[in-house]
Amino acid sequence: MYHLFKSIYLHATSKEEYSVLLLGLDNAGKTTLLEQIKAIYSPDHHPNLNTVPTVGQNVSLIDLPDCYLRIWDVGGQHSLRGLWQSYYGSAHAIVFVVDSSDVGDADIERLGKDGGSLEHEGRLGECKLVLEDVLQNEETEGVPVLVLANKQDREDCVEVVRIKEGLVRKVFEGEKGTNVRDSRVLPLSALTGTGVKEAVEWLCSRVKWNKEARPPVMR
Ligand SMILES: Nc1nc2c(ncn2[C@@H]2O[C@H](COP(=O)(O)OP(=O)(O)OP(=O)(O)O)[C@@H](O)[C@H]2O)c(=O)[nH]1
Ligand SMILES: [Mg+2]
Repeated sequence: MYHLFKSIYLHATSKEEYSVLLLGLDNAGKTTLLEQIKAIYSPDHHPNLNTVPTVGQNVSLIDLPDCYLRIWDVGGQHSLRGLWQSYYGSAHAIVFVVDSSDVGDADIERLGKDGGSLEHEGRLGECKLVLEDVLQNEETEGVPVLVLANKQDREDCVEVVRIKEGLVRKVFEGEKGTNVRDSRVLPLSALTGTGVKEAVEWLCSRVKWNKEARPPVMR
């Protein structure tokens, strides 16, 4: 009887836990985003917005009403990207953060054309290659991907629709983005916090929707 009550109690009090992996080039805003998520969902957390480049990882457990999100923030510097794949197998969702003020006009097809100097294209080419590489890895197959067009507070940023049509759609529909998957592109300012809740809400709904393919951990 004790064991029966104990298992009923544990079932009633435990929640599903999903892992979310934050990826993107260095300086995209991943750590700033994690700080804002912690500030919104853990009211006693004061966000540290004076971030330094991440070497290694930051991890936080976010307690939401109906599930936990364990969020992994890893370094985006070139030399650290080789470590990302060790997180893929346990990720229930991937967030790819793009610096919208550093992708030129965000149109892949114009990369290098119109005399487009590298200066004007920002890091668009690098962003494309890195996103393709993430999508192509077999361990990310079927995992929901949220692309966040960050730094929307900056005057020199590219609108979310340009990032969606000019970069994300072309990568997802290109030959290297073959796997059909749940994806979305949303605007964000990690610095001001605008768009953070919408991003977390999308993640929650999609990890649950995909839970037969990637079951949560009970906690
Ligand atoms: N204006 C503006 N600046 C931002 C925003 N998000 C991040 N930044 C700035 O961009 C810089 C890099 O932010 P981080 O969060 O450290 O970037 P990261 O993606 O974690 O970088 P790595 O750890 O090197 O991979 C910092 O100076 C942030 O203040 C934003 O939404 N708007
Ligand atoms: Mg960081």
